[in-house]
Order: sequence, then structure tokens, then C-alpha cells
Amino acid sequence: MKTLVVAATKAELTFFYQHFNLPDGDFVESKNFDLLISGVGMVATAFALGKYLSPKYSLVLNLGIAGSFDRSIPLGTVLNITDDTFAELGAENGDEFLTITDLGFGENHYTAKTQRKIELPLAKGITVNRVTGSEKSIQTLMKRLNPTTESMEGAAVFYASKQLNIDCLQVRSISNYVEPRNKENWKIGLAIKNLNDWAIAFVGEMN
Ligand SMILES: O=C(O)c1cccc(C(=O)CC[C@H]2O[C@@H](n3cnc4c(=O)[nH]cnc43)[C@H](O)[C@@H]2O)c1
Repeated sequence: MKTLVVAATKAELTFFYQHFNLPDGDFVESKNFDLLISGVGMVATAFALGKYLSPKYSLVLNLGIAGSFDRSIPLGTVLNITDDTFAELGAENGDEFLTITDLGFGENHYTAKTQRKIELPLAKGITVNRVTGSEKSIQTLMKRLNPTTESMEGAAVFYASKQLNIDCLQVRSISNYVEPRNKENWKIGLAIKNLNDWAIAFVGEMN
């Protein structure tokens, strides 16, 4: 059984491609794992996984960078995201937010599933269509969901894996704090390096 490694962009797995000498494609097959570049966001991720996810995989490993709501976590920290929520999926009712669960349309919260021991700090994530970038949105999300991180794909990967009852893990490296947008503050290079170091060791040990 194989692992399917999923990332939104090729840039997030630059050193992983180099280390395993992978050809330059969006879906790459190798002996012990396959690699899928889904594109950014939940829609692209769901489409890509709809095309490639199948019972031949025993583990889906979602890798990427993420924003942190918690400023005590140093940029570049690699985290095991064990819980993830579709933060915007539901309905506004005035100032109140109704989740799709409240509306009777299913689950908005998903979890990682694996027997493997992952030596990383655990964190709770949310998945958004729109990168959070105002104090008002931050306060609203903190009050409602109290997340540590946000990404644009995590919950979609958990969702697809659950549909096929395949184990899944989400490992993300913090590239920025969630704050009013200022890309100069982002440490994307550091986050990608640390993410790739972890991923190369983890996938290398599986072989
Ligand atoms: O600008 C670059 O050099 C660059 C290189 C690699 C990747 C990127 C991205 O912007 C990746 C987008 C990806 O990152 C996740 N992400 C990162 N921070 C946040 C955030 O604060 N809120 C939500 N998502 C975030 C997200 O999963 C995107 O897919 C740029």
C-alpha cells in the first residue's frame, strides 16, 4: 500500500522533489509514494483528490505552509494538525454563525487518523477560502473556533480521506502570523525548508 503526498503548490515541496529526484509533474508516481500537487484552495484540492485518491493508498499526507493565530509559536515551526474545520461553511444569521452541522447538512469538523507516532507538536486548524487579514475577522474566528493555524486545503484533504476511509495526516510549517496582510513579514523560505526536512525524513523512514 502506498502513501499519497498532497501539497497545494510545487514550491512548498521544492527540496522534497530534489531529494527524491522526482520529475517535474503535478502527479508523480514513485515506488513507495505518489505525489499530488492539488492547486491552492478547497475546490482545487477536492477536484484533484476526486481524480487521484483511491483505496490503493493507505495514508494521505497533506503537507504545506500555514498561518498561525498564536504568536508564541516561532515562524518555521512544523506542526501536526490533528483537527480541522471548514470555517466559512454555513450561514450567517445576523451576527450569529450557523455551521452546516447546525443547518442539518453534515459535518464541518474533521480529524487526522493514523496509528503512526508523529513527533511534532499538535495543533487545531481551520480551512478558509479567504486568508484572514483583518482584526475583526481574527477576533470573530478566535471567539467561535479558537484555532491555532489556518490553511486553504487542510479540511478538504481530511474530508476526502474520510470518504474513502483512508488514514490521513496534515503537517504544516508556519510561514506567517494571521494578521492584516503584510507579505514582508512572511518567512516562506524558512517554513518550506523546515517542512521539507521533516517530510524527507518521515517519507524516507517509511521506505
Ligand atoms: O510567495 C511565495 O514564494 C510562495 C511560495 C510557496 C507558497 C506560497 C503560498 O502562498 C502558498 C499558499 C498556501 O499557503 C497556505 N497558507 C499560508 N499562510 C496562510 C494563511 O495565513 N492563511 C491561509 N492559508 C495560508 C495555504 O494553504 C495556501 O495554499 C507562496
